[in-house]
Amino acid sequence: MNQPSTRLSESPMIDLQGVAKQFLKPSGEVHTVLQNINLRVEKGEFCSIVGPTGCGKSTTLSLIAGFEKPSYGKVRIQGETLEGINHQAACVFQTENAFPWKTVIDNVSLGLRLKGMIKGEAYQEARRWIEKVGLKGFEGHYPHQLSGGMRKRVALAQCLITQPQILLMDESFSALDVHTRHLMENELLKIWEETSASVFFITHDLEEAIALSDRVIVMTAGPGATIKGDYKIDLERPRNVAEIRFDRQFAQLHEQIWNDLRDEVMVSYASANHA
Ligand SMILES: Nc1ncnc2c1ncn2[C@@H]1O[C@H](COP(=O)(O)OP(=O)(O)OP(=O)(O)O)[C@@H](O)[C@H]1O
Repeated sequence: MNQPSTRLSESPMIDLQGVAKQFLKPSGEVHTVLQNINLRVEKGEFCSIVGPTGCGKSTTLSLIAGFEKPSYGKVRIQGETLEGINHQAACVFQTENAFPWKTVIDNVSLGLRLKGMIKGEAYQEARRWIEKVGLKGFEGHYPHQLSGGMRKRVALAQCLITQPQILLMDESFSALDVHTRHLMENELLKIWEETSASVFFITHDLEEAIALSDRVIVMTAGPGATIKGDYKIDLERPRNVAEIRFDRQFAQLHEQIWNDLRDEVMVSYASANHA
């Protein structure tokens, strides 16, 4: 395994220690999805995770979010064992986050309203975030009146307005066309650089993972998936995600990580075809 020289603090933002996750099949048989996952994500670190389809990336995210409990091991958030939902985290999924019957400003301000903030103040803060994600002028629009990229911007503003310490993103941009995707990736980096949030980003796209991240984690094929490689991405920041792909160091990193990932994709493909 490649061991990056990440800065180690006393209490990382996310710390998975010897984590395994098992589900019971309808037959009563135990299905081990994840085993022996040891993963630290530091405060302010952008960490992506790649691996063959079905290996357990979303399950790992669910464990960090507190949607699922580990069968073995511990999930610690800033040194505290996670019990229940992780209130430090916000999630952006591939599917829509916004309520279709609410306007942009009502969707974006919702998190603050649920925390008890009065409407006027929540709206003021929402306007600031709507502008930050490039949607000024669209406050009164409904989600169906926006493009897919604009709805992603709403989703980001909805999450970031609550100033989460952890941003969990599951293939958040995969449904977008390539140009909108690059725009959104650059926006995300710009906003992330202004915050100290740790990002845990799931993607199938290794180029996207390298372009965005400080670290790329490669998972093995399941069942019983674990971490195979942990790569430090020390490309300069700020980055332009569309242009950094032409960097020589980018190509070297891509080759190195792909060598690791390809074998797992082949294992997963072979087992799917023999199932
Ligand atoms: N609640 C659940 N009950 C039973 N099995 C589950 C549950 N959640 C996930 N699994 C199983 O865990 C395995 C990993 O699924 P998961 O969605 O985490 O993988 P993934 O790597 O995110 O997949 P993909 O790349 O296709 O999105 C799959 O075999 C899935 O069927």
